[in-house]
Amino acid sequence: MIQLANVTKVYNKNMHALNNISVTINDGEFVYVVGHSGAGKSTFIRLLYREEKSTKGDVIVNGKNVSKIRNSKVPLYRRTIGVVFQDFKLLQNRTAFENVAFALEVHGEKSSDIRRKVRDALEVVGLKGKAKQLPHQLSGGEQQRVAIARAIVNRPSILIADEPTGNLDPVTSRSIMDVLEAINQMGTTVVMATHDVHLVNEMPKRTLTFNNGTIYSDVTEGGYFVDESL
Ligand SMILES: Nc1ncnc2c1ncn2[C@@H]1O[C@H](COP(=O)(O)OP(=O)(O)OP(=O)(O)O)[C@@H](O)[C@H]1O
Repeated sequence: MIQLANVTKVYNKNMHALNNISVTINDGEFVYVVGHSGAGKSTFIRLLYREEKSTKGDVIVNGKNVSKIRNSKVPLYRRTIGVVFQDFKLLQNRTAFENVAFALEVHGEKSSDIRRKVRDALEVVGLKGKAKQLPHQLSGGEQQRVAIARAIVNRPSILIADEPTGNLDPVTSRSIMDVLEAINQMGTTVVMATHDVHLVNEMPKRTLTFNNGTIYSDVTEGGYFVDESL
């Protein structure tokens, strides 16, 4: 479960990126985070995986007060949540398999366990036959699938995605949504920041609309309505 209680994030002393927001996301939910550029979406996401710390208020993820995790313990915390970015962030000189295996190798897992876990993750994202390809030999959508496989290989309870379809065409974006939906169906909580009105309306889910550092609306049935007054 994710719980934010009266969370404020101030950058550089006076830039209030988030202003006293409170929200709970339950296990197994799929939640979109939408809003205009600068509304605070990425800041919200960065607080969840402890890229940033809140200035005020508590960010509780799976019972842990994330702001209070010591820097040395952050890598251990991040193993419990997967993160996917717009620009994939793959290692260019490593194959799809090696990109997914990398985190497990760093943690010193047994190579037979690594092989099994990586194969399983690549299968979930539909890339079983592409394990030996380098990133430049893969399409953008396939590269994002590798990044998703890397994010889920440790079987995290939460998958966080910041604009995962931002660099992809509409058809490819839709196929990435199908992968995220399948991962959510397996029980993983998915939190996805996006600008894509069409995707959100095509696949309606709970939608948090951020505006000016606050949560302007929280619609359980989903739907992204562009409010001209914002
Ligand atoms: N590292 C930072 N230092 C200073 N200000 C920042 C920093 N990161 C974000 N901000 C500011 O905080 C506000 C919220 O930014 P944030 O990136 O969370 O918005 P966003 O909704 O994700 O926008 P976008 O859709 O353009 O990515 C913006 O005004 C931004 O300029």
